[in-house]
Amino acid sequence: MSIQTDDFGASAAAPRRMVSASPASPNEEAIERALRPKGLAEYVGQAKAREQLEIFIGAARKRAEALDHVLLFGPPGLGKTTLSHIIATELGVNLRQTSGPVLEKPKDLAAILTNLEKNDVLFIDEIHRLSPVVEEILYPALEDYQIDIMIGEGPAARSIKLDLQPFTLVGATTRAGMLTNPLRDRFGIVARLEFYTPEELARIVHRSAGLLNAPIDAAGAAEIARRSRGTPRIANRLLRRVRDYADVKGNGRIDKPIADLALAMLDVDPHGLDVMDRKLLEAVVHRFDGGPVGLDNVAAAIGEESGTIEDVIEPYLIQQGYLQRTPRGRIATLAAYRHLGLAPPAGAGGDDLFGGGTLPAR
Ligand SMILES: Nc1ncnc2c1ncn2[C@@H]1O[C@H](COP(=O)(O)OP(=O)(O)OP(=O)(O)O)[C@@H](O)[C@H]1O
Ligand SMILES: [Mg+2]
Repeated sequence: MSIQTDDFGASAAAPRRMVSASPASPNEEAIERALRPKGLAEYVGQAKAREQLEIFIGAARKRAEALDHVLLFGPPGLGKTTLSHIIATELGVNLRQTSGPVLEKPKDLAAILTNLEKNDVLFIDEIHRLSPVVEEILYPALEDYQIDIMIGEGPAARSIKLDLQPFTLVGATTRAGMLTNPLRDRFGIVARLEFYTPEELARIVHRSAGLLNAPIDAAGAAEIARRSRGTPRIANRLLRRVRDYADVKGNGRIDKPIADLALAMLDVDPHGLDVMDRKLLEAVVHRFDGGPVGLDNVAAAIGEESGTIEDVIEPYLIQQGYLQRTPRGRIATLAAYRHLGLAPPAGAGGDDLFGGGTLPAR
């Protein structure tokens, strides 16, 4: 199996938060690669996605066919790239990796597609950022393993059909809502990745600590897990920072007291919320009377891009019940007031709102 990687500049603009879910640096990306589980059995959590994939991968292998196209979506750092590599490994095929913004022209994609071998996996990260002309090329490729390419220019130009080897597209996105319908419809397998439970994250922390040769006890791992915003990337990052702290301030061993001290120093609160999370909740509560408030107003108030708020900050706050997304805007819940140590005003976004439809609203 070989892995080819195209230029991957897109995640570089990520904000530098301790619990930011995006890789902070090329160095961190290298460490992430080292910590990445290699097979489905090692991939912790995501029971639903894993079970589906196990069955479909098994069937494709048995018939020596290409796996159906797979769409992976969910917030950053939950394991989409990891899973795409695992899919190729489990299928026993090559992985070719690229991303939406890197594919500028139809010929960029055509060059990749015509080089795929039978049943290979093509991983397109940030697939919601494909340009429309490139997406056009992809449709017949996905459907009939064919592409139409233009030869020549002007009046002499003509289009020819090229046959491709059967292949599997694995697309990843943090924003499934931004995919065009025709593209979304071409994925036979759609897996939504969920935030991890503290128990699952503790298993990931233990495994990573083992790979990093960092001694850790159960309570230390549990503490890091609890404060990782449900996200393996953050768990691994906090683990490395806590290890540094343990090496310098302690005897190298990571236990709960050391983890507590290190995480407090890093400004990660006991619920795993960081400065940006608290800033957002505080803005909704103090500047907009608890909401409802539109995304753009929140963005302006905290000086953050609305896309980052929607993809990175909000999903966890919503999942944890601090924030509600309603058709009229964002609302701070009772839990948010409690978290900020405030008494909720009468009639504030209460518990009756939980479980209500969370419609995307801008
Ligand atoms: N299920 C898992 N089990 C163990 N470790 C995991 C799991 N999922 C992710 N990780 C770890 O978290 C890190 C980040 O995962 P990954 O890069 O796959 O996230 P992603 O969803 O592709 O993020 P992005 O949206 O930023 O591209 C990986 O390096 C890996 O070590
Ligand atoms: Mg990724």
